[in-house]
Amino acid sequence: MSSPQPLQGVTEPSFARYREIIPVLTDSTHKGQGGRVCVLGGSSEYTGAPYFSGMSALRLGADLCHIICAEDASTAIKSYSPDLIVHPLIRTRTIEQLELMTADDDKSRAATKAVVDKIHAKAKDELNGILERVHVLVIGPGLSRDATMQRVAKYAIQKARSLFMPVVIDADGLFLIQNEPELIQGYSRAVLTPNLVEFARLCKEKKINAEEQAGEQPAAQRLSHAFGGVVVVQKGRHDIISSGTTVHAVTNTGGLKRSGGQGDLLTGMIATSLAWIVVARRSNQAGAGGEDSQAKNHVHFLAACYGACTFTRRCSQLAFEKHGRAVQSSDILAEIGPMFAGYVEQARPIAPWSEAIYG
Ligand SMILES: NC(=O)C1=CN([C@@H]2O[C@H](COP(=O)(O)OP(=O)(O)OC[C@H]3O[C@@H](n4cnc5c(N)ncnc54)[C@H](O)[C@@H]3O)[C@@H](O)[C@H]2O)[C@@H](O)CC1
Ligand SMILES: Nc1ncnc2c1ncn2[C@@H]1O[C@H](COP(=O)(O)OP(=O)(O)OP(=O)(O)O)[C@@H](O)[C@H]1O
Ligand SMILES: [Mg+2]
Repeated sequence: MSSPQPLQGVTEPSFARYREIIPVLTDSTHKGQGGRVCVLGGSSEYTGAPYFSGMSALRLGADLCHIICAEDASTAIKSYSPDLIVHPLIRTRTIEQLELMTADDDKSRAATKAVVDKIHAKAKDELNGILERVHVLVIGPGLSRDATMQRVAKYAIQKARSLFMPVVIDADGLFLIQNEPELIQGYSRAVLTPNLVEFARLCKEKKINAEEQAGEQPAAQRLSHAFGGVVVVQKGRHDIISSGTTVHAVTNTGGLKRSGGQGDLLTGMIATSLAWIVVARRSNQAGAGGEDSQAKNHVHFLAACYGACTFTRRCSQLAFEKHGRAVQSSDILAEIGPMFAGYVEQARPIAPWSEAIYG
């Protein structure tokens, strides 16, 4: 393999920071202290993506995971796992059928619009109730570009922002951001996790050259700047994480099979890691010393993304060693528990933590 393109200004992350956010399990912890996560996604086409996201959140250590999805995706997602709490509150099919049945006159259209607005109002109420109970929101796995799904996703981002909740945005959630960047502009608790194609689209929207140029800041850093300091996790051969001021690279070896769903697994692990920060902050025990500064919050946010990227790649490597070409994302999911337990118990970094320096 050829050596990576040198990047300017990439610093070595402190893995000790990730250790600070891992909650200690005791016999007095109660349900929820391990994190409550919500994933908004899952449409008639894509039911696997929200499952992978939600289950990786649970496997890393979250106590509860709510999935908010299209009505016709919910039975499939529920059948994959009884551990997920699935809310079929996005009525895409009902709305589609109503619109198809509407006669082509103003009165009928107005009547249908009134019913559709009622459906949306009810969904909003239910969504508010769920978001007020969780620590982190993931938007996008299997969301699709359906207008109703995108509309609900937009509302959820606005609601999460009003609650100062961390939001992880991936896949079709990034399509929404590409079209309406102001939704997250300047929101430092937003984490964007684009793959190669999604990254290029976001850069295009912000008029950034996605290619790395000698002497320039890494593209992920420029994109983060352009969004006013959101966290960008640019996935690829190496994952590049930036919040505008800092840049980290995750370089540990992954599996060689690029089966669909690995990005979804990453979103769940970022979500749980961020949920731990929220739980710790709320109980005023954040990391070493319980210091509640914005700077420390920021460092922990980056550490959360760094740890989750490293875990995803490590689990992918472990599953690939067992299954080779046949490996699927469900095999990678199964590695999270053993990987994390081994890592915590042995209290040693997964090699090569410190290999994160470019140039
Ligand atoms: N089992 C499932 O239900 C899965 C559903 N998924 C969902 O599928 C929807 C569409 O996601 P996509 O990622 O396909 O959409 P994209 O629009 O990101 O990708 C479009 C095209 O780009 C290609 N591409 C992606 N990454 C690339 C790379 N690194 N290098 C070169 N080409 C690359 C893909 O093969 C695809 O043909 C999303 O809602 C997503 O969440 C995926 O997450 C995969 C798993
Ligand atoms: N060339 C590569 N070498 C090693 N790891 C990679 C490579 N490309 C991606 N990954 C890893 O795979 C994971 C998912 O990244 P990927 O680019 O496949 O996301 P995605 O396309 O959004 O996935 P999904 O199929 O879930 O939508 C990340 O953790 C990333 O580090
Ligand atoms: Mg993806």
